[in-house]
Amino acid sequence: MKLQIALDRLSREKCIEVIDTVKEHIDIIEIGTGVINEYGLSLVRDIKQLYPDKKILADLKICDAGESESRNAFEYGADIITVMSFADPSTIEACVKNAEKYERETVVDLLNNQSEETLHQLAGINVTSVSLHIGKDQQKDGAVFSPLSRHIHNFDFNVYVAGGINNENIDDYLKLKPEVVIVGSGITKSADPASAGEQLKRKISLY
Ligand SMILES: O=C(CO)[C@H](O)[C@H](O)COP(=O)(O)O
Repeated sequence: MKLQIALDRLSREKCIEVIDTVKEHIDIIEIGTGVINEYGLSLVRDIKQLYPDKKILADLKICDAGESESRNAFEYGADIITVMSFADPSTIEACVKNAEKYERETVVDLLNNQSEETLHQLAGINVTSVSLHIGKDQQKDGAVFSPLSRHIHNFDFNVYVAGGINNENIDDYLKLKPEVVIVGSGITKSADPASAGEQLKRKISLY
């Protein structure tokens, strides 16, 4: 099981400061959607160069033009990209094919998706990884778990979990036995990010 830090709503300098603080505890660095919107994919390239031993996930949340969007991200050095499950299957398939071609990974983000049928469709187009993601806006309404959590282990996906995870609630998510636990604010907004990262990693490594 791996720990992924999500860098959202941070300046370029703050992203690097946070990574330096927690790098010994994390496996994957996620460059958040808003951060990429602000700084572009060149930040993905720069962070990969600074931390070559870490996997870099570019959280592009692709929903169209899958071939060019995913190719571009992989060319900039992303190890992992995200595509939305509501996208046309051809968009998702193009991202999956590029991941195979570049020997990287495409994660399908299941944000706001409650359809078990989608999981069957994703399995049918060779999707390897999915993310049970509760978005920021859904968290405000008290949402905690994706309704798809209960079906996910009927499939052979690498499972990522994300959305409001922190040291207080991580045990509930660990019961899902995900491959990757994504934590953003639970580290970046913590009074002591290094200690938060260390505690999260310790809990994860017990699984
Ligand atoms: O993809 C995201 C928002 O769209 C976040 O990266 C993800 O939800 C993790 O952040 P947090 O732990 O702060 O919820």
